[in-house]
Amino acid sequence: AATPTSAVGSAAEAGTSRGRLGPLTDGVIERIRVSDDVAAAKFGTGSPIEDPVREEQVLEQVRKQAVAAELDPDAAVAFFRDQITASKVVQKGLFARWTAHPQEAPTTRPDLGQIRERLDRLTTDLLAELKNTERVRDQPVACTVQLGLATASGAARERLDRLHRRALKAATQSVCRSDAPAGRR
Ligand SMILES: O=C(O)C(=O)C[C@]1(C(=O)O)C=C[C@@H](O)C=C1
Repeated sequence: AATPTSAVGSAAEAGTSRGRLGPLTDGVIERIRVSDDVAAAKFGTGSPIEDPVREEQVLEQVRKQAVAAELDPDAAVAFFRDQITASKVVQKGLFARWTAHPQEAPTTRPDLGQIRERLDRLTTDLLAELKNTERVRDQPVACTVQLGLATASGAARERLDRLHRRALKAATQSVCRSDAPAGRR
C-alpha cells in the first residue's frame, strides 16, 4: 500500500505519470506536507515560525551538495529559498487557523529535531531531482507545460487545500530556469 507521508512513493505505486517534472513536484509537495508537522511541533510552544540560523544551515547544506552534484549553487539556493518561503506560508496559515479554531489544533506535538532530519533527507532527494530535470527546466515552453501538468495533478491527487496550493505555487516559481529573474539563474 502507498505510504501516505511519502508523495514520491504513492505516485510511483499508483502508477500515475505526471510528466517529466512529476518526481520533482512530488518532492516539493512532500516538503510542503512536512511543514504541517513543523507547525504542529511549534504551535503553542512560543517557538517562532522563522528561525534564521536554521535557514542558513539548510542553505549551506544545499550549497555544498549542489557543488558536489555539479549544479549551479546559486540556482539551487534560490530554489530552496522558495521551499523555505513555502514552509512559512503553510506554518503561518496553520497558526492562524488553529488560533481561530482551537478545536482544529493538533493534539500531539511531533519532535522538531526528527522533522529536521527528515527535511535534510528531502534536501538530498530534491537536489537529485533538480539534477535529473536540468535539461527540461532549460526549455522554457516544455518546462512551463510540464510544470503545470505536474503541479495540477499533484495538487489534485494529494487533495491540497488553498493554503497548500498557495505554498506549492511559491515553491515552484523558479523551477523553470528561464522564468527566474536573471540574477537568480
Ligand atoms: O526548521 C524549522 O524550524 C522550520 O520552520 C523549517 C524551515 C525550512 O523550510 O527549512 C522554515 C522556516 C524556518 O525559518 C527554518 C526552516
